[in-house]
Amino acid sequence: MRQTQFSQAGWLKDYALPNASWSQDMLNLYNKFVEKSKDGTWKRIPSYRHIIALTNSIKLEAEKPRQDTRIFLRNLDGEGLGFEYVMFFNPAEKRVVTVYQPGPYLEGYDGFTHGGSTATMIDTTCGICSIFLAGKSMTASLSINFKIPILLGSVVLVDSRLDRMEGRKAFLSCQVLSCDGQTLHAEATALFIQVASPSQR
Ligand SMILES: CCCCCCCCCCCCCCCC(=O)SCCNC(=O)CCNC(=O)[C@H](O)C(C)(C)COP(=O)(O)OP(=O)(O)OC[C@H]1O[C@@H](n2cnc3c(N)ncnc32)[C@H](O)[C@@H]1OP(=O)(O)O
Repeated sequence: MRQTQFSQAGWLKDYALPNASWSQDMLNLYNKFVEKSKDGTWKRIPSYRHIIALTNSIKLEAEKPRQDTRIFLRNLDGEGLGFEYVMFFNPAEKRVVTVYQPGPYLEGYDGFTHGGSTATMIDTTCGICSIFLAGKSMTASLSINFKIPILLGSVVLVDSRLDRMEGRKAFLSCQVLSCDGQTLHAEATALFIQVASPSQR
């Protein structure tokens, strides 16, 4: 498949960039981490509809995604309806943070974000942290304490860090904080296990 077709199929659209649905809080927090990235300590992680291992050139055949699947967090058409997010990676601090604005299609109780969508964002933020620092790994356990509900449309920072490795076991912790850092919405611990490849389970 030629790169242009690959691109035309929408597979190369980077969704981790500002769009019209982002609130001012979302833009402010995004710009804060873009600023922090200027000296290289943080790096924005691009986000596509499929898992595309981008090297210097795009490995079309090996990484050609199946057209009938999408990564869960990029499964909705329409900006701002579901998971609006962007991740930043800090290798030195062994941290991945996600700036996250839950959309109206993630509702639990009236006007509040469904806890399962918060769990998804915690799982994926810790997952990316584990993948980037410990290689291919899968969630073995995830424990979450939900402290304060998250209003739909509000902006939170999902802040994960790799605390320690024990053999193949990666132990991570994660906090979900309001964009001003004053409110702790949830906190979690996760265990990820290195795997050869999820498909070879
Ligand atoms: C540039 C690059 C871009 C890349 C761009 C990628 C984008 C990608 C987007 C997606 C980002 C991913 C984020 C989603 C991550 C998921 O959601 S993964 C899906 C959910 N998880 C699963 O389906 C996993 C299902 N479970 C399993 O497959 C297997 O149980 C596991 C986890 C692989 C472990 O099995 P195993 O390999 O046989 O290992 P096992 O011997 O059982 O256990 C190893 C050790 O861990 C311990 N252990 C295992 N399970 C547990 C447990 N639950 N509790 C405590 N200890 C445990 C064992 O006791 C053992 O300890 P030791 O005896 O060594 O001390």
